[in-house]
Amino acid sequence: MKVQIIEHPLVQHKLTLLRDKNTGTKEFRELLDEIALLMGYELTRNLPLQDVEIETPVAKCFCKMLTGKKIGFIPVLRAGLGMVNGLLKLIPAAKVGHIGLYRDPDTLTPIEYYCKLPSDTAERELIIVDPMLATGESLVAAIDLLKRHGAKDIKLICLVAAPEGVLLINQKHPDVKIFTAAVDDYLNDHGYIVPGLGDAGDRIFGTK
Ligand SMILES: O=P(O)(O)OC[C@H]1O[C@H](OP(=O)(O)OP(=O)(O)O)[C@H](O)[C@@H]1O
Ligand SMILES: O=c1cc[nH]c(=O)[nH]1
Ligand SMILES: [Mg+2]
Repeated sequence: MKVQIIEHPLVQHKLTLLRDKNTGTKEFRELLDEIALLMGYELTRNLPLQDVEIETPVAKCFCKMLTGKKIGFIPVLRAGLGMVNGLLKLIPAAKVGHIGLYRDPDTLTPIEYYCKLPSDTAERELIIVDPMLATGESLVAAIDLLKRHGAKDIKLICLVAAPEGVLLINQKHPDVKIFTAAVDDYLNDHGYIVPGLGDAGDRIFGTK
């Protein structure tokens, strides 16, 4: 399985609080926002830097600055929205595209209902944002869609993944690197991750 698990203690601690069924909507949202920022720190570890000359109050010197590589965050609605603000705190100038998908509860097939992407998908590093990678069908559909729009550089950030989902992404899109805070045990008969955290969208928004 090709996947990077973000083991940072703060991430793991907050994930445990998110998993707890007694964590209510307000706290769930706040924690998800914080964890997204912390995970974004790892996600952006390899952003390219350039040397620029500046002048401090003491002397001229060459220092490091980001090259300004174009980034786009692509939350998968609804649940992906819960991680976007945390990531934007790190890269405030990133563009944000949206892909609307929901899983049919009986067939678990992803149904697309919305798509709005940056016009220059081919030139951007695109980061698909969705806390849950279960069967993997929704995120395969999201990657297929981005590639149909010309995307060449895609990463995936989620919070909890099932082994089945990681394998499917690795199989169908081996070029897409997955960052997650955990790979859980298995999927139950309803396609929920076990132990997981339940339905992320429902827990973020307090609706079913
Ligand atoms: O890997 P999969 O089996 O495809 O499942 C994962 C998808 O399920 C959830 O969305 P959901 O369909 O619940 O929509 P929502 O975010 O609107 O609740 C989740 O946010 C993923 O998008
Ligand atoms: O466990 C799961 C699986 C899919 N979507 C969720 O929100 N949770
Ligand atoms: Mg849901």
